[in-house]
Amino acid sequence: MTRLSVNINKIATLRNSRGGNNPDLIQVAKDCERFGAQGITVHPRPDERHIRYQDVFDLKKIVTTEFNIEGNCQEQKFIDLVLANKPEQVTLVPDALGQITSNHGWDTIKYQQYLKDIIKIFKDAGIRVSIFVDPVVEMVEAAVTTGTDRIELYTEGYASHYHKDKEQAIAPYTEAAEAAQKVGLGINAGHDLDLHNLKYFAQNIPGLLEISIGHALICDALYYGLENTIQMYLRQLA
Ligand SMILES: CC(=O)[C@@H](O)[C@H](O)COP(=O)(O)O
Ligand SMILES: NCC(=O)COP(=O)(O)O
Repeated sequence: MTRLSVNINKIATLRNSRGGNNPDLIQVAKDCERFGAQGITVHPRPDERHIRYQDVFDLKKIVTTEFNIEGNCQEQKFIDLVLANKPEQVTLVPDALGQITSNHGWDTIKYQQYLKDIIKIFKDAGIRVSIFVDPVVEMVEAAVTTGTDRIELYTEGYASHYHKDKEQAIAPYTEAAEAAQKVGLGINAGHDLDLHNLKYFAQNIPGLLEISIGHALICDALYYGLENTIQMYLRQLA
């Protein structure tokens, strides 16, 4: 069954907005796992707009499922943070500094040698590596020689077209997943998945190991409550 990793970036956004510790990020992470989350994902960005570097150290002490740290490995501070905390997984995302959110995957052909070198650092430390890629067969195929364990399919393109034409929206993702399976890459996915589009996505992606969801899930929790929301997302994957 596909694992649900809850991204708690937006809990940190709310916490930081008033400068205190409410909501308590650590308690929310513990509760997410108690409510059924099969992983906790965070994306510390250089401006620490939500997840702070110290949060990662604090979360490492309490996460009992799978800890997934996402971020831009072109920042030495990010590399040092990951090596110091040794999460189950690191997901490498090619964000530029000023981006409002992640909006593209790696060019695994252009950055082939760079990715090979950086991935080796994390794998030598015993950390599973996933790299963020667009649903493009050539990018998936070139990912395998970087040494990565998995790819994470960037699903904004699927989510933004789902309501218009779901068959058309899913097609490149199914093709990319089949290509990944052929070359022995594990498949994760994430970005803008929600209660409307998740089930169809999971049904059409062979070998999907993990999805990480944050923004929509936290927004849904404002209406349905966090425990109920996590259960609703898990039911989409059953
Ligand atoms: C890599 C990805 O698509 C998301 O996990 C990203 O981490 C979301 O970041 P924000 O929560 O800062 O939008
Ligand atoms: N890797 C995707 C993730 O962790 C959460 O993305 P989103 O659900 O906040 O868009």
